[in-house]
Amino acid sequence: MSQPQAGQPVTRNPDANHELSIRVRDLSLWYGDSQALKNLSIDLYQKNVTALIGPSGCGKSTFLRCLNRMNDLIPGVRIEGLVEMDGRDVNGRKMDEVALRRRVGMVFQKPNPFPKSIYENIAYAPRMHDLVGRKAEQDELVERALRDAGLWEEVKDKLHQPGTSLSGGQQQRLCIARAIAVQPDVILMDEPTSALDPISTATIEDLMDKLKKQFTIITVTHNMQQAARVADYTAFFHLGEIFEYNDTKTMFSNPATKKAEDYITGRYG
Ligand SMILES: Nc1ncnc2c1ncn2[C@@H]1O[C@H](COP(=O)(O)OP(=O)(O)OP(=O)(O)O)[C@@H](O)[C@H]1O
Repeated sequence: MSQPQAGQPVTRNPDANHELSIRVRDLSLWYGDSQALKNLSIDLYQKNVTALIGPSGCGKSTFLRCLNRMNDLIPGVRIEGLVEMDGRDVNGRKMDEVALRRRVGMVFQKPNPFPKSIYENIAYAPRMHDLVGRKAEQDELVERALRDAGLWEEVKDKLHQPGTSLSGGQQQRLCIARAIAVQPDVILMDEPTSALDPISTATIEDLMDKLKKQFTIITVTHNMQQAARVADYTAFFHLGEIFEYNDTKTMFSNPATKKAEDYITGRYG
């Protein structure tokens, strides 16, 4: 590929040997008259971590919410384009919202456990989706989700205490356990560690590395070291466009655009 001019976007998909998870084509989104996403096209790969990076207000969270149709809840939003999972257009409302949100879980910036016990935080959604029946099955699932989220040893003796009684980092792992309990294909994470201390952040980063063996993870982060540590692929957003997309190693060692380079090295102004 020839080197682009300064400022020119490079939006091709990176060469990848991975199965496709989500295919996005010509996705645009308007909040009223203001266009927040401009013709985005991207392939997101299964069982990898993809980081979405870029300056504040460039559309990362808006894009993330397009992947589980959370933008539908916002009044005045108009969306065009294709968001396809397993050959089905998610954005075209061909997939039931409840079914979609089971397959695409979300973890937010601020841990948000339900005002319920630790146990119920995990067991509630699988029960609603009829994934578990008997109490023994629920117990097993709660333990498995908490183990997978690296929280079991810390909470096994207090499962009936409120989720909100845990520390911030533990609450975030509880939210991850809740997300994985319904066995989604994809987990969306919107700045999952930005409210956490460095030790809790490192724990969640290790967890992401383990969880990608089972799930596709797409995470928004402002932390470039984190993107470099945890992500297999990185997409650089700029003014509502995906400006550059590549495997993380290449993106960080040899970015194709000056804008991505400036952003990654902290010179973006
Ligand atoms: N609910 C909303 N209503 C109207 N405009 C919105 C809404 N949410 C986001 N926007 C606008 O859409 C644009 C993209 O915002 P978005 O939050 O997706 O960016 P971001 O890259 O995630 O930013 P940050 O890194 O600061 O979280 C911004 O101009 C923002 O003001």
